[in-house]
Amino acid sequence: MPVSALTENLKRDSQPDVSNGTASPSRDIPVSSGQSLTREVSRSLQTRESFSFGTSPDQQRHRPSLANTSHGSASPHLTRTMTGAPPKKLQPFREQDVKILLLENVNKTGQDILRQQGYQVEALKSSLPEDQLIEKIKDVHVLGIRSKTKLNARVLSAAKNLIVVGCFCIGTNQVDLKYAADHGICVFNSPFSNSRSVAELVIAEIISLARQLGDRSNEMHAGTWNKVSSKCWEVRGKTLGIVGYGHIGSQLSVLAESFGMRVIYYDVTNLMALGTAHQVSSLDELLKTADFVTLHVPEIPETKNMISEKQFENMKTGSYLINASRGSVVDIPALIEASRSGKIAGAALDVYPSEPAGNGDYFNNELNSWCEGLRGLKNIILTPHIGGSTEEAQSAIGIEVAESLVRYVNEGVTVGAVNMPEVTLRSLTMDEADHARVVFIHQNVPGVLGRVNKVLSDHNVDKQMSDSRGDMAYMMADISNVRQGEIETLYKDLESLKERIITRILY
Ligand SMILES: NC(=O)C1=CN([C@@H]2O[C@H](COP(=O)(O)OP(=O)(O)OC[C@H]3O[C@@H](n4cnc5c(N)ncnc54)[C@H](O)[C@@H]3O)[C@@H](O)[C@H]2O)C=CC1
Ligand SMILES: O=C(O)CCC(=O)C(=O)O
Repeated sequence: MPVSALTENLKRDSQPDVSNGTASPSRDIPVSSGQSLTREVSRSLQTRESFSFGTSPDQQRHRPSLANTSHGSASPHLTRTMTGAPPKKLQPFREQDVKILLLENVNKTGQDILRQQGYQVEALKSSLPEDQLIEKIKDVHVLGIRSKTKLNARVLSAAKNLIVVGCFCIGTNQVDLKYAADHGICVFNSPFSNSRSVAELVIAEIISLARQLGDRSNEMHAGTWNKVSSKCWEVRGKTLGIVGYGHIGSQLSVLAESFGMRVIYYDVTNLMALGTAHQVSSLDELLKTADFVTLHVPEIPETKNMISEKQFENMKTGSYLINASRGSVVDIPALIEASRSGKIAGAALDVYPSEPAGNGDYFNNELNSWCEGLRGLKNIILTPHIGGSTEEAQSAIGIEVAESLVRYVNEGVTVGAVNMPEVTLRSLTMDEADHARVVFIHQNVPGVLGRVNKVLSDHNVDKQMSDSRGDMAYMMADISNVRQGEIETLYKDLESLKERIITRILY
């Protein structure tokens, strides 16, 4: 199998020949595997004790016990590896030592997968205020969150044992991804499991706004019969302007056309139009043309207050705005003004600059200074960030993210990570006794891999893969002829390298 990925620093380094453990500067390509690890392979029927050290660049981490353990998480999906031997289950700690904290009501599907591994799982229904969060995550190895939990540098720096974060959602703007990567904390998300749910919600909102359904329903709840047709419209033939034509925007495009809408979209990337939609070249062009404007961009500096006073001016009089992306994308005081002046005929908001950590009577001016102004507007649909909140989406997200976490914790595989290079190796198998998997997360500077391979040079490096992203790099190697007593020495030698961020040894 050809080498599948090599890092730039790998090329820069003078590499020892890692295939037989002897230094050979003339051979600069270590053996690597291009095999991709399937989910089935990662769920092994076999169990085996493993040894690893949680690490922190600046603090002593948990030191696992070497005692033999076994666990009962047998999977029905026994798969064979290339050699025909069953894959070996690698675990970084005794299962009962892996501490997982799940916040924000992560779906049971995800909780079950993690519990079946034998990990200690604590699941809370809501997010936590920053100080409580800092206290709570001091010793957790794995953290699961959704969109409300803010993992800034202050919070992450308190989590000395943390090796991985699972965002059980699409957006990862709530996490300081760079800080996490620089400190060896891998972050996963679920890139599209709730996209359809958001798109369907937006379709419902387009029709609801066009027919003023929210207001009529509120009036009926208050006992008022108000049968009107003035300024109520069919959506057929109207123009939908989609800002951000990614997973959600493109799903929406297909759904909207099936209602007879004309679809235009604006995206910073040149993207293939679905159906008869067409891409316009500027946001202003979209705003001037669309009857409904809907936002599906990520929260990044470029999208902050993307729709503000000037953009409302450019919108058609009597048009509608929908925001189910992130609260920071719309300047809400400008929206209130555009609604009061009649410039827009209605809006639907699912997301807000500040959102409460849990359910309750929080949508008031204490949360955001303009909440009560917003609540008093006509034809404004306000929902509590429920775009992705369907049984289907949450169940799929639970499975997808929990599986990524298990693969990372047990096997070091970063495929799907949002802040680290994607590194994988084919599984070790049960017929490979005395093997260990070394994961070395390190600063991306020249010479590191040479020093790492010197440490590994008493062993055969059966396969190795390394890749870098920004200031950090991720190296994974399977080495053989490792006696149990040697693992701690290997670990300490790797830990002593000054460029090291995190060392993990799995066996
Ligand atoms: N309300 C809710 O419950 C949910 C909200 N979301 C939010 O929706 C956002 C979009 O989700 P996806 O469609 O899955 O993301 P995506 O990454 O698939 O698509 C985003 C699109 O926006 C484009 N884009 C980026 N910057 C832009 C700019 N300045 N102007 C125009 N286009 C720009 C990108 O090129 C990309 O095509 C997420 O980032 C998340 O914040 C996602 C899921 C649920
Ligand atoms: O429902 C959630 O947890 C957040 C949904 C969301 O905004 C996302 O997936 O980015």
